[in-house]
Amino acid sequence: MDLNAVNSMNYEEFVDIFGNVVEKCPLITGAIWSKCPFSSVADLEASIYEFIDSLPSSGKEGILRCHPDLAGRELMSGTLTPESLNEQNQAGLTSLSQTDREALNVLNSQYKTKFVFPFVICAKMSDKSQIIEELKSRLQNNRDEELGIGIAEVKKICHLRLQDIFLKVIPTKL
Ligand SMILES: NC(=O)NC1=NC(=O)NC1=O
Repeated sequence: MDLNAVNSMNYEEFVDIFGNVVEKCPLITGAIWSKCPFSSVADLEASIYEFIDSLPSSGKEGILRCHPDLAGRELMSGTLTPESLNEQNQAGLTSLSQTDREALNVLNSQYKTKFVFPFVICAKMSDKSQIIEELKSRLQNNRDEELGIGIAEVKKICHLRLQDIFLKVIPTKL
């Protein structure tokens, strides 16, 4: 994927390709298409971050609420998006022991009860033991802190998903 190709996309093509760089939030992608042409991948990424940062707290909470739990019901029911499945798999969350999965579920429930949005972390930059430790310590934070941290993690996930798209080798027809 190169930038010239991106800058010549209509909004349908753009949303098709980039619609899930923020989990289940294609609205963001549809909105920032209007900023085309992008001078670089970093410029595209900055447009996404600007849009997210411009949202009121309710909008940011909404973004977090679109994220599946780690090792949660979507993983168990096979309904994770391909990107989330890849990320959760890389963090070792698809092969948890029953004990670890239950511990994570209890912590996730405690977190959601306290903050009324899910615990979000960039799973690819973590592993299952770090995630459990992070979840335990972030549970002690207040809501504003966690909203900020959660959105920062969403941006890390977005960054890695953009990298995957731009670095994806399109097999050339031999
Ligand atoms: N609740 C979450 O943090 N979910 C996720 N983090 C990722 O990196 N991928 C997810 O699905």
